[in-house]
Amino acid sequence: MKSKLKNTYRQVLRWGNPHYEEKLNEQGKKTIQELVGIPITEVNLPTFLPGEKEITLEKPIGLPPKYVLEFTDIVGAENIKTSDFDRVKHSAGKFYGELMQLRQEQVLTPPDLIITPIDEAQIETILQRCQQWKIPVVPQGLRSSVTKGVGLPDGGIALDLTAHLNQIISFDEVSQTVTAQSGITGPSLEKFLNSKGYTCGHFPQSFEFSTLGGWVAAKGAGQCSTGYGKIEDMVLSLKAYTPSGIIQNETYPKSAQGFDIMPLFIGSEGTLGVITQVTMKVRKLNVKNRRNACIIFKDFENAAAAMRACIQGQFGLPHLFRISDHEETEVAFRMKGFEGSFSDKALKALGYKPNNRSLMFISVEGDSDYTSFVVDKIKVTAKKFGGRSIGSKPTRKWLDQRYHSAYMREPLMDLGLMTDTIETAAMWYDIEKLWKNVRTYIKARPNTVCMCHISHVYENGANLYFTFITPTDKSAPSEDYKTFHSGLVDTILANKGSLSHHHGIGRALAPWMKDKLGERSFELMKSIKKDLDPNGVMNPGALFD
Ligand SMILES: Cc1cc2nc3c(=O)[nH]c(=O)nc-3n(C[C@H](O)[C@H](O)[C@H](O)COP(=O)(O)OP(=O)(O)OC[C@H]3O[C@@H](n4cnc5c(N)ncnc54)[C@H](O)[C@@H]3O)c2cc1C
Repeated sequence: MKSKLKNTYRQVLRWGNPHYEEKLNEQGKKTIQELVGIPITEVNLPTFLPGEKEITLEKPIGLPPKYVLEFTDIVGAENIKTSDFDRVKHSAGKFYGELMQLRQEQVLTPPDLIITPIDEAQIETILQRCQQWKIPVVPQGLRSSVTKGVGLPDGGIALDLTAHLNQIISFDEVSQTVTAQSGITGPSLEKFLNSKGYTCGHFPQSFEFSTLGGWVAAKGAGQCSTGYGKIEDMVLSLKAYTPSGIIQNETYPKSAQGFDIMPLFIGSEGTLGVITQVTMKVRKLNVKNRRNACIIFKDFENAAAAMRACIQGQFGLPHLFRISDHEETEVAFRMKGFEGSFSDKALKALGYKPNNRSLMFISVEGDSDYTSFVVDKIKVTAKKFGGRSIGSKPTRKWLDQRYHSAYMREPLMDLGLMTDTIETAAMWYDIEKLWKNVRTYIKARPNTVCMCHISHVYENGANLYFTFITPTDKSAPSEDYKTFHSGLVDTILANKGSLSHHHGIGRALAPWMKDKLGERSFELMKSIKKDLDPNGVMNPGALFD
């Protein structure tokens, strides 16, 4: 659905590349219709409006004019935005509840000002003023947060770090590190590193539209995290401005200088200060050595057991290592029109039955001897669990389209379908039960698709990532989501899952933090915040309810 108007809610809510759109083709519509079990016409609008209206805000800027003038003096008028469109654009991330609100063309709490500081000195002054005048301030990357991490419930300042603070600062090829400003986007960082023969190794699905600062602040994980590590495994040092002063650590591979302060900022979600620079490890880019494989299993339980055997096998790590459960495999097969093909018939004949079979995707990077060795070992291990290699093409295709499925949310929401994801970490011991019980909870909704994959894998456990598509209660879509989401989080916690593995907490999961972490730990976290941000102006409401 293309908007003819400029500056619409649709432009704010839509994901990613403004020139790229995923549409549900006939095959896709047929599949969704079969999967949700009711004709698409029945779940159709007007559940969600498309958000095609031009944005006009009822709510005027709440900050007193003298403050606006002060901020203008600090950064210059060219670095302050106040248009209705910009205020709505910076009011939300990509949390499902925010998308629904944007579709309803309601933005109740926009920021007052959007400031794009040009350097660290300006950030320092802005934070001092915010502290002094008790004005909420939210550091923002590209606002891809899916946990309501970037909104401003009480107005205030959206501090956009992407406009100017987006440069490479230094590259140390001897030590294999890069230092960059936090507002740099994934593609800019990776382009620079590729030109030197290196890669950052961090590829979240939002890679093209998220920033280094956002990755660190939300404690993210990329699609190749099994080999390259999660963001906290990559960061060696950082610099952050807090209302109480600057925190910066020196760069060492490891050190023993008392307990570390730097990790406090990884996962701080803008609540402690503004991360301005990050030094991270980089790895050699060895595209030609990359080896891909795809293996099919008779069921998800065997795929998970094989995955665990591989990761605990001590023979090396794949970079991409991912298994899809039976429903995710089925949806992928149907969407791609694989069902009924010659290969499909052959697989069925071999006992890899629809609605049971489960796919594993593998990609290994590094020295060519290493990549061949690891892939071969995975294949041998998988065989013990009934896994059958089906070539490298499905994985190559998966890698080619690795950022595309994010665009499917809009056409599905256009059909009135609640479409969201939730993810958690668990120990291997608990994973199967967690998967089954969360599925049971989700599938208790009639006509619901529930897909799951494991894609961040460790010796001791893994991340479970659920995607669900379900018709929503048209009479009360917000309430319906809220109740369902809350029960979903409770189910995960009751089955020994973490609150999050890589999306972070934001405001969406903050209400569970105290119980989950325990009162003493939670109070300690709050006292650290109180020290760095005495007046509680940094991203209020995120992390701490
Ligand atoms: C389609 C889609 C796919 C996604 N896939 C993944 C995935 O595969 N892996 C993953 O980890 N996440 C994923 N995410 C979530 C999101 O992209 C990540 O959390 C990402 O790291 C956020 O980066 P950002 O630049 O957009 O940050 P924002 O969304 O702008 O901010 C996120 C949080 O970090 C804070 N913050 C941002 N920059 C700074 C800074 N410089 N200093 C201090 N605080 C700061 C903000 O205040 C906020 O609390 C996905 C999101 C979407 C919409």
